[in-house]
Amino acid sequence: MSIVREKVTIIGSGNWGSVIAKIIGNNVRKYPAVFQESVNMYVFEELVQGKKLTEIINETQENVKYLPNVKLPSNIYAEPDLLKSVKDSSLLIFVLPHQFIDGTLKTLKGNIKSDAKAISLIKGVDVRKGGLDLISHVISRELEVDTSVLMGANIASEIAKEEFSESTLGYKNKDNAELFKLLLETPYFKISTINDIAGVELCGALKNVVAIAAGICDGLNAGQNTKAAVIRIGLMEMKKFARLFYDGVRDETFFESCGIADLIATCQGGRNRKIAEAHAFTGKSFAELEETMLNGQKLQGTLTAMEVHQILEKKDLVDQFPLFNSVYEVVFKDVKCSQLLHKL
Ligand SMILES: NC(=O)C1=CN([C@@H]2O[C@H](COP(=O)(O)OP(=O)(O)OC[C@H]3O[C@@H](n4cnc5c(N)ncnc54)[C@H](O)[C@@H]3O)[C@@H](O)[C@H]2O)C=CC1
Ligand SMILES: O=C(CO)COP(=O)(O)O
Repeated sequence: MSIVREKVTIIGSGNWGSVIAKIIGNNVRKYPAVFQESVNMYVFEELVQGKKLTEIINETQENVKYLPNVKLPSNIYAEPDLLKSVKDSSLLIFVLPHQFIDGTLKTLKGNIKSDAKAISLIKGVDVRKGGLDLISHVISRELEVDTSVLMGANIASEIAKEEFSESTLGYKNKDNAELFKLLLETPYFKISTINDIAGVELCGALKNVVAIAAGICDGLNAGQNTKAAVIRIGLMEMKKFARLFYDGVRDETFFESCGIADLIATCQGGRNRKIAEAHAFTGKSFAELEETMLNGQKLQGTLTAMEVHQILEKKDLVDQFPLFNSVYEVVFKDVKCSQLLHKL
């Protein structure tokens, strides 16, 4: 009797995607009875100093653009063709900026294994149909797969150095959650599981909006009390928003790594915070700062602020979320940063 082992594909290869590739490459070797050794990583092809990024990764085992100076295990294979990357794969790890999920799913639809399972590490929401949707639900619907989520206080550069951190895996199917936990957990990257996909995923998406407010505080040289107040108000808006749109979001989810811990980490050390601080200092647009300061990495908080605003406006609820609304106005309506605190 042949034993079928899981074949893994990582869809995405940015800063976090590359760190996850390092973890997965090592873990599949730890559990050879469960996982196939060779792991594909879909890479959105681009030229780096005149050479294809996939060729550089496959020759040097390093993603020189998005995770320089970190070696990826030799069983990670960078593949520029999305369909080839998922061929025969039974475990799909989605780790792209959320603005690219739509095109990715259009290509994958009807082209994955019928028994595949997915997990989304993407921090964002979907509003294309006019209402609020979770990225994990969009993946499940489009590809007809069970989709778990993994969110947490997980600044990629720190986990690349194997500094201790935690993460939260939200699931509907317990067996699939256990399989993904086996694939993703390490002694320095501890995963807890909770049956609350909406709570976990909305924490991951919404904390990026709060991080922009925190960065504005830093750029305004506001004190620690002020920043703490902004984070607290942000947490309350995250909870209210999640509860408004999804029944069954659990209180304890906000005390997991995906909740309060990610909020603290991102408000201290994330890219959304950094760009918002630079905006408050310089007055340059978020789009310009993202382009000039992040070397191809993408912000999720600006787009999420717009998407959240769209949804709240539709429901006539903007006034009930002063922090989310103020962030939207600073990013997209040229409202001065100093106004943010006056509106809370
Ligand atoms: N970086 C971090 O510390 C963490 C990131 N995340 C989340 O993981 C997700 C992915 O973020 P990162 O890996 O950090 O990416 P990143 O922001 O570092 O890199 C951007 C990625 O987008 C790709 N890309 C550019 N244009 C594209 C297109 N048209 N189609 C497909 N891909 C395209 C680039 O090749 C690159 O891989 C995001 O939702 C983010 O919020 C979650 C936890 C930690
Ligand atoms: O999600 C993150 C850490 O958990 C990273 O946040 P940024 O995208 O703001 O860097």
